[in-house]
Amino acid sequence: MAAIKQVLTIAGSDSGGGAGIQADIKTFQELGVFGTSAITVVTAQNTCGVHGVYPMPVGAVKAQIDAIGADFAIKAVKTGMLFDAEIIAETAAGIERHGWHNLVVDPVMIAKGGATLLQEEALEAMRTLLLPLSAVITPNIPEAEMLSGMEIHDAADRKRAAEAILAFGAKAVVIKGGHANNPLIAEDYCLDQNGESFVLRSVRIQTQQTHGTGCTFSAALTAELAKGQTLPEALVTAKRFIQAALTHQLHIGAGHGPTNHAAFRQFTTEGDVQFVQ
Ligand SMILES: Nc1ncnc2c1ncn2[C@@H]1O[C@H](COP(=O)(O)OP(=O)(O)O)[C@@H](O)[C@H]1O
Ligand SMILES: Cc1ncc(COP(=O)(O)O)c(N)n1
Repeated sequence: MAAIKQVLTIAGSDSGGGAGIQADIKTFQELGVFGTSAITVVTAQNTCGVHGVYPMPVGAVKAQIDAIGADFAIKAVKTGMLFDAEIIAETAAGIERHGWHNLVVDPVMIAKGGATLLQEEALEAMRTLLLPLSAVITPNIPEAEMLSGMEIHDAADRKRAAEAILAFGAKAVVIKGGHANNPLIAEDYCLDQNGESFVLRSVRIQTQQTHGTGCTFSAALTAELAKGQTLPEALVTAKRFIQAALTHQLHIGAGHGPTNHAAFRQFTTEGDVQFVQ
């Protein structure tokens, strides 16, 4: 029997279980890949907000990455909350040292409640150290604005920002549309180094339960790349996964509740996502 595909997430722990490492591992499990983790930061967090941020010593980040590298056949890696320039540098060095491909960078910067998840001076480290290694980077609109240094108001701005982000060396960029102000549609835009672009479109779900949408989406993308899917195929599955997770809500906590990671397995998602060239 062929071995189960193994993947790694290098990210922060969310005690509330809806985002970060916890969302990644649940998503990996749902999509049939074996998840491993290197924890960069421990957050004390629930659906109402971030109560504390406790970065790991960089030596602990390196030790986790090397323990995984010494024993597992990692087919894809994702990064989430990396918090500071030192952790970014250690993460990038580890990925290079182990020769890992299929790197999905989710450039986590600010929590839904407004807490800072990436220090401002770390932005340059992300641009110069991590983006050149990435197969795809998945910023939301505010993150794409920070990385590109441009404001995004319409589709033309979005394309220009994507081009600016690709110039840092990422092979492809997906600008996610969760923060756009279209009340009916949630649309993600993908542009790659060859100039190929497409949009993934779904109905916008009217809900407060959006904690961890970005983490879950990028974890699903990582799982599908590990299974050998092409980037467009993997993105369609990731978008269908998050659409199901947002549609079939769990109603947990008093604030921005977590999405339902099990929904993709339980409910049909056929026709939920349009691929628009
Ligand atoms: N209300 C919503 N309805 C449908 N899809 C959504 C909604 N909010 C976010 N998404 C989708 O969830 C994924 C994560 O997007 P986004 O919320 O922009 O990221 P982040 O969590 O990093 O801020 C994207 O695929 C986006 O289209
Ligand atoms: C540890 C950790 N990592 C990431 C996020 C971002 O969450 P979201 O996906 O909702 O932007 C978070 N709130 N906590």
